[in-house]
Amino acid sequence: MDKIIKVTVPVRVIGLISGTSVDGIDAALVEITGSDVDLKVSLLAGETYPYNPELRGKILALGAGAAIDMAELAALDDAIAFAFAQAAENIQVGHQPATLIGSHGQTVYHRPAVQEVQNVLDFNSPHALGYSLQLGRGALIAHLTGITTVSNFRVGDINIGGHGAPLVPRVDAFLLSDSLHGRCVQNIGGIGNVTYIPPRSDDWLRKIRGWDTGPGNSLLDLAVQHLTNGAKSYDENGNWAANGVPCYSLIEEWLKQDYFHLPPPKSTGRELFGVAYLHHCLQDAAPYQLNPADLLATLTELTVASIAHSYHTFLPQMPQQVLLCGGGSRNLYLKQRLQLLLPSAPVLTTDELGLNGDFKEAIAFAVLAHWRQLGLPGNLPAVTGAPGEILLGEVHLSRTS
Ligand SMILES: Nc1ncnc2c1ncn2[C@@H]1O[C@H](COP(=O)(O)OP(=O)(O)OP(=O)(O)O)[C@@H](O)[C@H]1O
Ligand SMILES: CC(=O)N[C@H]1[C@@H]2OC[C@@H](O2)[C@@H](O)[C@@H]1O[C@H](C)C(=O)O
Repeated sequence: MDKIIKVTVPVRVIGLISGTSVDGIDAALVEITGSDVDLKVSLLAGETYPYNPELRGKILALGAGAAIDMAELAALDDAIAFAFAQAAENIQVGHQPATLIGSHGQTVYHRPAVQEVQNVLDFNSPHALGYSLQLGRGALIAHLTGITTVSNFRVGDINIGGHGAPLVPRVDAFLLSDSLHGRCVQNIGGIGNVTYIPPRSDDWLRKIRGWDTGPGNSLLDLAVQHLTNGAKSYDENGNWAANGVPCYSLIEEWLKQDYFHLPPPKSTGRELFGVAYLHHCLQDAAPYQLNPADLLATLTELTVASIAHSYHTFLPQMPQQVLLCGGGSRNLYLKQRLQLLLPSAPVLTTDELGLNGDFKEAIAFAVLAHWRQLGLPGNLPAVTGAPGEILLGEVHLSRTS
């Protein structure tokens, strides 16, 4: 890093995100000191505020391709911003107020960048620039809370040719690097994504890698909903899958999917690993007559096998530790299976190193907002595929600023 900015006065920032599982808004109230190599974050409060079922239903339907008109889109954007603003208000109760909000919003559509640059405008050919849409506009959050809000973090990186995802790796690097151990920080949300952090040395920042590994819990959650007719939304602790046996012929077949062989930089979403994908999996599985537990064990194995395969294929060297975070880190069966596939690296959680894995993404967007205000970049070009570092986020001043 050429640019070192010393921040000695602690700043109080709120980070907000709802991820691809669309389960609710993760809010983190943090106190930040330092900027990058001296960055320190303490979590004062963390809470998940579930969406009301009607709003969640609309978001999931939109993500799955439902048609809505522009007025409905605008109303949905504002309803999400309203829920995010309420989360920001609630998380501050009993604490000194925050001076800044970093809000990721709710991803409803993500189209990864295509590597070959097309200079000709042709609506039938692949688009060079990616496209990523997060709802919950920052302007309304700033207006409702009276707090300056940074939002729309992905677009800056996308505009210069990057994927705009994943963005957490740069924050992971400054919060979880180690002088001795090479680490993989593996998020298992709806989608899985990894940050590889080599041992800290002179040019460690340039050696960091990261990408979306593929499905995290998305297919598992959809399968549980399918198998229980909607009565359950996920396999708690992986207990159901733990009673099954993975079908390796299916795993082998499914791992042939192009995404798993695409070299990084790469990003994905529920557009690929969503309802239609699960239906293909169910069709493929039909001849094997798997019982529900076997099906869940097989889908769990797809998640862990795709993670392990991507480490073996794309990392410059295998990590000495794997640090899990996100809801999937609570799936004990999944964790056990991943450990079996990565025998040389203990599979731990970020919590075991003092960083709350449930709120790490929310914390990251608080840090990214802080960097935006300091004029520091938020992306890592080797991770997003952008040609350079860039400031991330649009700043919305509050009515009182
Ligand atoms: N106790 C548990 N046992 C098993 N799985 C769990 C448990 N708790 C949470 N999960 C899984 O974690 C998911 C939510 O994870 P998380 O909140 O990290 O996802 P997200 O942030 O929405 O996704 P992404 O990181 O892709 O944006 C749930 O849908 C469920 O599948
Ligand atoms: C477009 C989008 O919302 N992507 C998410 C998603 O959820 C996990 C993975 O896919 C990651 O790429 C990203 O989120 C985290 C917060 C990130 O940008 O690092």
